[in-house]
Amino acid sequence: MATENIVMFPFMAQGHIRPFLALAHQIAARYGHAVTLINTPLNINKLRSFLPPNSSIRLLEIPFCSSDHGLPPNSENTDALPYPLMLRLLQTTHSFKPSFRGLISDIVHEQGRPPLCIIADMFFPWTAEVANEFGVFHAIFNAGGGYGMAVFHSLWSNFPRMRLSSTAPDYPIPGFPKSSRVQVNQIPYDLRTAECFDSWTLFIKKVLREWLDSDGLLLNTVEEFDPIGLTYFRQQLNRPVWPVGPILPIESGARAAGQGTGIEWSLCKKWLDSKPPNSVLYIAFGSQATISASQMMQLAMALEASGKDFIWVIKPPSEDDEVSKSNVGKWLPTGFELRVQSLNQGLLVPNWAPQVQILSHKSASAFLSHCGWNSVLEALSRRSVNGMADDGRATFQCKDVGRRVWGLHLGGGRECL
Ligand SMILES: O=c1ccn([C@@H]2O[C@H](COP(=O)(O)OP(=O)(O)O[C@H]3O[C@H](CO)[C@@H](O)[C@H](O)[C@H]3O)[C@@H](O)[C@H]2O)c(=O)[nH]1
Repeated sequence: MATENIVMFPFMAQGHIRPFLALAHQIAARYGHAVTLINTPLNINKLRSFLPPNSSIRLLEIPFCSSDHGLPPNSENTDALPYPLMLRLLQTTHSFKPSFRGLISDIVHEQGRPPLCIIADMFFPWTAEVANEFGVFHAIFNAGGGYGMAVFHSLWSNFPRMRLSSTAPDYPIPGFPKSSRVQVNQIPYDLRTAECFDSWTLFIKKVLREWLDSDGLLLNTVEEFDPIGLTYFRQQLNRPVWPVGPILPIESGARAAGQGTGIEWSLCKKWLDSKPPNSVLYIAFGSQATISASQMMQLAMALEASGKDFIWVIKPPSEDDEVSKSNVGKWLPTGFELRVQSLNQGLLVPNWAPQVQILSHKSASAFLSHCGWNSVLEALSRRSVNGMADDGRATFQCKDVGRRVWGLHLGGGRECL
């Protein structure tokens, strides 16, 4: 039987492309299907330089020129954009529809039949219309976990019916079991500050409504781990919901999406090797989120006062839009970098660290994270590989970085939302 083709289309962000690529590898390796991964030219170029020449994953460019949409030149990935421009990037993706239709049509002509399935990003439910035109099964792959995504879906879908008062400390979560409540300070900043007709609200509500056009939902989670979120989606969407996780980054995952690393792994490893087992705190807030300059200052002071060893991935603070710079000294207490270096207490890594390798090292002890789901899964899987998951110490702190607070508080072994 001829090989079936599966088309995948992630949003242009590391936190989306990386799990899509990992899922593509699993599909190709387990089921022998051919996978075509679509993205914009710069992202495809980066992926091409990473994938081996004999890779079973075919890369296909969808035309895109960021400056045509009022974005800075060459801004094809959220890692090249200040956060306030993310919505504009998201909005421009709707203009992909004719080109996407053209690409699917080319595939049909080339192969003499339609692809078996189109797996699209949570932000691209409009691809379902194209899939429908070609009679192709369509699924959304959300790289998040069930519970967190269900909270996100419920709160945005029920807003503004669910008005937030400034006095109530918490609210029931619509569609969840009665005992599930969300505290006001756990509600994402974008939602807490949203007006009924602001652009974010309109965009997110439209996207979530369009999820109903898809034939199914894939989540990067496992049934036993995530029953509440999975049940929520099965009830709300009334279509198949598959927990396909854990989808973990493929080897050399730190560079899987072509992200340049701020430090060579060999240097990082040498530094970690010099530390006792279970002693180093790793701090990173994923591929998009940043904290404010004042939070950076306070974190730096606390780290210094604690005397604990740490690796900190430093990105420009949220109010600084100079994303290309990695001027770490600018947002930290005077002399901080020099002091922690001379005491060998800390390793400051600009922009991007080899996270999976760091989490796998025996000296890594704790992870201060924004609880992006990839980070949660990577930490969980690496800790259990090392046999250190039961040591009783906090692996995560759920940290409100002003943007996303859904996630799990794994230190206490219970969910924080
Ligand atoms: O210095 C760094 C920083 C990140 N990473 C990797 O980048 C990914 C980051 O993913 P994640 O931890 O999930 O954070 P985000 O990049 O913020 O991911 C987005 O996508 C996730 C999955 O949909 C959501 O859970 C998050 O909330 C959303 O912000 C992980 O694979 C990390 O290993 C590195 O390798 N080095």
